[in-house]
Amino acid sequence: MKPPVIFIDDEKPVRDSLGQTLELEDYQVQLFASARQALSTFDNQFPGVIISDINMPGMDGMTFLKQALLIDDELPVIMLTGHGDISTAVDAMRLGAYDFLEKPFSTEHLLDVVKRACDKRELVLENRELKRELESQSSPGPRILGNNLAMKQLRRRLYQLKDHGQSVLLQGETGTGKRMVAQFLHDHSPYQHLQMITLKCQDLTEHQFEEILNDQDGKWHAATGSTLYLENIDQLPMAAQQRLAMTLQTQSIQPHPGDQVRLIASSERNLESLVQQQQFDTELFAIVQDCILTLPPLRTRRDDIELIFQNFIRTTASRYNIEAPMLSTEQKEKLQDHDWPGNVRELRNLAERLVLLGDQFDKQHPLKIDSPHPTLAEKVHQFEFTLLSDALRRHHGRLKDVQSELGLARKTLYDKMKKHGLDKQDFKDAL
Ligand SMILES: Nc1ncnc2c1ncn2[C@@H]1O[C@H](COP(=O)(O)OP(=O)(O)OP(=O)(O)O)[C@@H](O)[C@H]1O
Repeated sequence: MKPPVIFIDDEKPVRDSLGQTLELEDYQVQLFASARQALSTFDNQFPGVIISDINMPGMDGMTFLKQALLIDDELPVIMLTGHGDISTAVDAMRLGAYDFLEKPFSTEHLLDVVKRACDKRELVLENRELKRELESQSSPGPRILGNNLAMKQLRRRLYQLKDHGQSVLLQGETGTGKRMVAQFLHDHSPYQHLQMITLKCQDLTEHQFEEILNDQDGKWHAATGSTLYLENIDQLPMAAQQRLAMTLQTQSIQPHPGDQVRLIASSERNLESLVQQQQFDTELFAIVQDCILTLPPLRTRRDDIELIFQNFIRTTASRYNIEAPMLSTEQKEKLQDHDWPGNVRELRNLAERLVLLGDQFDKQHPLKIDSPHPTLAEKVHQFEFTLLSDALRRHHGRLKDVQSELGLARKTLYDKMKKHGLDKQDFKDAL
């Protein structure tokens, strides 16, 4: 299927015949009798071409051209001019029309102009995409990795949103990058020089939430003029949800464009369904539902797994000044076969372990996967493991040095190494 073509002409026979010609060539044709009607059907992402007659009742072609170019000044608009009406054609070109067709025109000429216009549009959109990608790669803060179409669309959407004060709801499973996206929006906002304030709703009782709202020196007030990230908003107790909705409606902290606070909320569960099950406050949902972004689980974008994994390997290796290990075919297959319930967080943890353990990784942890919701104890275990293996590697397995660096008694170090299945011999030749 070729790109869409919008054709505007008030005369039905002309519309039908030109529509047919283009359809026969496989274009997706949308026909309009009035320019005003057509105006509301495209935006600056429109991937096709617009053809408009000049003389029409209501909004004429020239006015339409001006309005269309306000939506996107690189839209290819082809104008149909009357026979010999060169001055109008010149005016249209001056205003920014892509080309003009003088009636009557041959089918061949029409198709040639439309094809060139489509090619140009494709190039324009491709260049914009590349520019956005480049900007996102060189911008501050963590990079949002992934070449999967859903991730590209997400980055595009974030670029559209970054300068607005509009509230955003991020929905997605654990570890899909909700917090990272919130930080990205903050780092690219007009309030990037301030700190993003986070309220972890899962940790708050109704009473604690009330205290935060009332504390003049607390987080709630510090968020004025910055971004307020409400993590796991679905886990806020119902009474606190209602209190939050009321406060947002009445206080100076308002999640609307132009106001001072940018409200970003996250939820692992679908808030709309929770509202239907009466497990989430309707008023609060109405406030945060301005813009909902869904972060896809990793298992639905398997083409990104290896790319993101290799990236984590490179960054971890350079952080610890270790040579990045090469992945075996078997390891790559295992990465693809796993379902990644902990999503990108799980992938990152695994990459870090692979870099720190080197060759031992497969023997000790044959792509053993973390639990999707690590408990505090599991996180501490992981952290301890990372510290120990890093120290062992740097000291080439010399326990005395590791002991003194980590301030551990000999027996404690032995016990901990045993618990983590670490052997000093494996670190002797470490780089
Ligand atoms: N697309 C991505 N590119 C690079 N890093 C990512 C991506 N998605 C997630 N991460 C990384 O994965 C880890 C988990 O991400 P994050 O904390 O943002 O997830 P989350 O959805 O907020 O998780 P939770 O709901 O459990 O709090 C972070 O280290 C983050 O930087």
